[in-house]
Amino acid sequence: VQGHAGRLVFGDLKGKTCVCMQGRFHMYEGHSLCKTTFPVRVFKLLGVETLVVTNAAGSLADGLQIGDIMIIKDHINFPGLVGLNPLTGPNEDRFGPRFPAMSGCYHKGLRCLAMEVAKDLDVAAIMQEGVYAMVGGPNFESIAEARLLHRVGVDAVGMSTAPEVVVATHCGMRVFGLSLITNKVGKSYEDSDSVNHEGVLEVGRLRSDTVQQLVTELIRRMEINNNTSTAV
Ligand SMILES: O=P(O)(O)O[C@@H]1C[C@H](O)[C@@H](CO)O1
Ligand code: HPA
Repeated sequence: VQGHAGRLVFGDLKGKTCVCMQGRFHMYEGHSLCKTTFPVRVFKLLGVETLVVTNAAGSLADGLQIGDIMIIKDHINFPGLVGLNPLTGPNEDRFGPRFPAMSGCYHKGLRCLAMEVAKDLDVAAIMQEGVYAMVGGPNFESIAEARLLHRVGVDAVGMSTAPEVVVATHCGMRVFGLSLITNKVGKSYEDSDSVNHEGVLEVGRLRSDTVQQLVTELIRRMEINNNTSTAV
């Protein structure tokens, strides 16, 4: 998508072998879910053990402000709930089981470690845990949709991430996720502010150093088995 570099970068980060996707495929660009999640399966075959996902998201929770960083504790995969799931079709048994569990798919130990890292980097004040929801996009939410999402317990909404996490969990990877809050999602008919992609990218640029420091330090402190790597 415009504004994403679209590069795969391989390297060593603080002594850990990593592969980094600078950008991703989105369902709203017309890609199949099989294609949007294809890199995750490639990573699995490369020996990746841990997937770190980041995204831009709009906040529905009153306590999440623009520029805050939400550690994803769980997700609602709206496309998945209506059958748009990357695992649809014959199961690939060599990757994982037909009916994978999704409870606990955002690794608790890594979430706790991230909060410790945030405290040590003095950014804990802008970090909290919450529930991310994926919607199909590409339009941003109407007021009535925003109210619906808020009522069902969504803290932040975006247009990606859940399919990649489903595929990573299916094949037994550990997952850690962060949402950068780039805008507030209007829930009142009196609100005049409206969100746009340029604003989303701008907040991304403003917080990119902080997100980079958090992820780098998290990876440095992460326990891993020998001969495995991390995908970001
Ligand atoms: O790829 P992510 O989910 O981080 O990007 C979000 C969703 C849309 O692609 C875009 C909207 O501005 O930001
Ligand atoms: N809604 C959906 N996706 C988003 C938003 C939003 O408000 N902000 C960034 N990605």
